[in-house]
Amino acid sequence: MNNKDISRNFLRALSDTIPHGILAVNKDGKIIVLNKVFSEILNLCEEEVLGKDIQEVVPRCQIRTVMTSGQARTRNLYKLNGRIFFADYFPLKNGEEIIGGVAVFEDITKVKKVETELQEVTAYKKILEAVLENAYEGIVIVDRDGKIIMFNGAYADFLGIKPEDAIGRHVTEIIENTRMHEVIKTGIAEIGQLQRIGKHNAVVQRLPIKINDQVVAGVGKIWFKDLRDMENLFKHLKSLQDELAYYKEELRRTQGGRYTIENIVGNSPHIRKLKDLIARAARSSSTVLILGESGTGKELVAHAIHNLSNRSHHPFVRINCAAIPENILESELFGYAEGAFTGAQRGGKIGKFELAHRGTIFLDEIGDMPFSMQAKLLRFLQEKELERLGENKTRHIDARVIAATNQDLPKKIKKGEFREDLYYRLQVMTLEVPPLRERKEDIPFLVNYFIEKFNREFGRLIRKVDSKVMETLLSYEWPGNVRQMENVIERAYNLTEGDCITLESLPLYLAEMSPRTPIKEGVSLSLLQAKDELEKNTIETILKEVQGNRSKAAKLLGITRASLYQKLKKYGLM
Ligand SMILES: Nc1ncnc2c1ncn2[C@@H]1O[C@H](COP(=O)(O)OP(=O)(O)OP(=O)(O)O)[C@@H](O)[C@H]1O
Repeated sequence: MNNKDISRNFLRALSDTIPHGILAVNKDGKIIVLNKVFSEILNLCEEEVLGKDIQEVVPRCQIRTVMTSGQARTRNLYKLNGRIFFADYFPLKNGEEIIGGVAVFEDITKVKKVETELQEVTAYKKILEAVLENAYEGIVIVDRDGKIIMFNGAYADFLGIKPEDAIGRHVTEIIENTRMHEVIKTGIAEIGQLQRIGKHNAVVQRLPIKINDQVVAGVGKIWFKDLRDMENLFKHLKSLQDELAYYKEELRRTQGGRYTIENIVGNSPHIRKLKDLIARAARSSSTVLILGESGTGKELVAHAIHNLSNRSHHPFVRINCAAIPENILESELFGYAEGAFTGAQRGGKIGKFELAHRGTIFLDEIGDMPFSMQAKLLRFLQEKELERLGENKTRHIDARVIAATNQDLPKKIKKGEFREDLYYRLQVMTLEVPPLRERKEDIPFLVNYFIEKFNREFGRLIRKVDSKVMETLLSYEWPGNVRQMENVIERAYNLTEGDCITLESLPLYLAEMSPRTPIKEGVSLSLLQAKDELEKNTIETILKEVQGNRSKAAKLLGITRASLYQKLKKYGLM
């Protein structure tokens, strides 16, 4: 090996120890030396590259430029095969003569990646800070040592400090009664907690932030600066819910059918008397007060009076004084003028009394009418006049008032909850709807009526109820009256597979009540049979009562003489 070869090998061995890519060219730009790192950068072996033109092997390389200018160029960015390099170019000189050039490539791909990530993180941090700053709630972020790393303006305002005074301090030094430092230790979130801060009972949330199951930070947030704010919000929500429930119920009612006197089922002396009073009430326009336990059929009676009266072609408007939220009751009843209050609809709103003009207004659950409204109602009853809220104009309204309650009004008067003058004004005519337990003879008729109704509604055909079922229904006391019974029948109806309702389909509280004396052990009584049996008994009782006077009996039974004759014939009572 000659001296020249020795020095070339030495040079190559030396350049291989350097972690950067090194490549040299002669004055013609042909590659004469490259180290291992450069071959690896080019992904070519030494033999494939040596003697080749530099531009061919490393395009966009600036060696030729520095060889022409004689000036080195460093820190140029060079991208190759998805990697990024700092490229330094130097001219090689022998005295003043340029005899070649050198390129040194340093791989900075990883550094670049870190730099890009850093830029992204900085951008995210700025976004996060902007979000925190614009948040309405007070927010604090602490690191795993409990030191505050972020603190927004809302929190700072609440505490009366500057955000920069809080940053870097331990959270316990800045926020009274905080537990953020505990949450970081326990890793357990604390949601909706009360925290005394100054004069306020704040409602707060404390969350640990975890990465790979390790707590790295904690976020504290003030939900409500004071418990009262939360209570007010809940109150507002509750009143909105009440309003919604009220309108839903109203919608259901307006879509419901119109009841007439024919829809009042039953033939007991009580019901006959009631129907008689309904007919009388329908002839006048006097105020009517309907009394009776819940579910006895008071609303049905109010409908019947209206539909039998000469107002039947005008509206029947129902208002449930107990269900309607107190804050909208007055405007619902009397209406309001445009701009009467914030949120009032344009053009104002017509009230229920006006809606019922020439028709009937039914004030259900009158016992629950707020005391403040009772005076206004009294004035309407006396003068039949009203003014919309926020308006001076007096309007004359011809609406007949029917009120109903299941409450003991005299007792409420004594307690100072109901106006005595209103009570007397209401009970021009009083109708009492008896509870079901006092007219059990109506039960088979009602059972039959409801089953037929469900047959029509559900398109099925149930014909009978087991005799034990009927007996159970007859012996129960029905605290919820007809509504409760209707619900029981509907439930049983839906549970029944065949055409006969049996004891198993009754609710447990009824089914477990063992009938004292079964009508006929184990025998099913068809609905028609049950009805016939009862009809026959009723006719016999009435005939006895009127000593056989068939005209009187027909009148009492509420049927024509002709139909009484038909029935007498049918039951062999002629
Ligand atoms: N004699 C009846 N004949 C047929 N259905 C009846 C009879 N009485 C009540 N109902 C039915 O029972 C249910 C309850 O009646 P209604 O709503 O009129 O009672 P209410 O006394 O006004 O109740 P509340 O006091 O709870 O307002 C309704 O479905 C009604 O159709």
